[in-house]
Amino acid sequence: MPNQAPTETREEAAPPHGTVRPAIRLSGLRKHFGDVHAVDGVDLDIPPGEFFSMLGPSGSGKTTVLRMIAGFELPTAGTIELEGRDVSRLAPFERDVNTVFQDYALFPHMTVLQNVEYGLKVKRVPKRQRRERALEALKTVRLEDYGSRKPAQLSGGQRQRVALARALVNRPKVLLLDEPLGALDLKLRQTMQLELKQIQREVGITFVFVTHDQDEALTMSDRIAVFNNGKIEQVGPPEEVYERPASAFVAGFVGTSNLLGGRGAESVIGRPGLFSIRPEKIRIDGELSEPAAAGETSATGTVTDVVYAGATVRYAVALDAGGQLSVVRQNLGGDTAFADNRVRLSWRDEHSFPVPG
Ligand SMILES: Nc1ncnc2c1ncn2[C@@H]1O[C@H](COP(=O)(O)OP(=O)(O)OP(=O)(O)O)[C@@H](O)[C@H]1O
Repeated sequence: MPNQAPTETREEAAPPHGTVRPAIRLSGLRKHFGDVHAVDGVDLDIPPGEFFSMLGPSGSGKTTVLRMIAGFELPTAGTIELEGRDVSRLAPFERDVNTVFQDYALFPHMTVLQNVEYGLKVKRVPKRQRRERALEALKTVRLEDYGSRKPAQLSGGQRQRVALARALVNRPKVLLLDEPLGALDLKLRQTMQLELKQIQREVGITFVFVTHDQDEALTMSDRIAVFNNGKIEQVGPPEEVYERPASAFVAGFVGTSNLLGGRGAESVIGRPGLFSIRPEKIRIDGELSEPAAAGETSATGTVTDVVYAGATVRYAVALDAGGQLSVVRQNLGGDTAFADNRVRLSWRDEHSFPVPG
């Protein structure tokens, strides 16, 4: 078998958004398992070099989409294109993608270096070349001094980085990551989030990252697709998805949001409908403080619960007009209580915006 020429991925990085052939194009993608419509009509373009996250609750279909891109599942309908080539029916090894799973699946009897080299060995890349590439991949994940260790002698985060090196060594066009940080504790997870993002920038490979953790998606991604019931509810950069959720589901799933409807909305906002307001956008003062200034909305109410969380304090407030709002205030010191629990809440008009139910 001829040696595979190394695929250069950096050359094609970053032509302006929208003018390039997408790295991945999903069109009318569906996957049904009997009666379960796991993926129910997904259309998506992911440009090259993007860090793209698929975010959603358990069972929303994101892993199934990833597995179809990888070739582990065949679509019931629709197509998958990688750089303009229809790969929908191709076997996994015929696609220029690699997958990193949550369970790292390293070979325990091999050293770190051998683990990273393994894929190249299978492809019959000559020894010197594969050693060079494996060392380079280990350097990328900052493990160049760990090549002679066995997986059991590494921490969880280090094992995860070996798994990443093992995928990067193949220089795929697209790297698929299925909850790769899921097994790590919170601190390590947060460190790895930043590292992974930095590595992605360095190598310029398109990353498609599956997670159910909204903080993780917000921290790492260039764009996020929010999944619900096999469909995408919204696609956009983190700021857009957070600041302008397209539906009540997105507002509730990405961050915490208040939804104000019914009598409360009509009376406070002056319009019927369902409105989303982020808890950190609301100011809380004593009831007798100045009413809202121009361009602000304001409502009075009674504090029903106070949760002290160290850096922040969270208040639950029952509005006099009906409805309940959660408010998060930075803990700047001082008293967290209000006289008779009576308060005035204020926020800028644009921070309460209508969402479809
Ligand atoms: N092989 C299968 N056979 C039958 N049903 C399946 C199969 N794989 C997935 N499903 C179902 O398809 C739906 C979507 O599953 P999927 O794993 O894609 O969701 P997910 O969003 O990735 O969830 P999680 O975060 O829990 O992994 C679920 O209802 C699941 O039970």
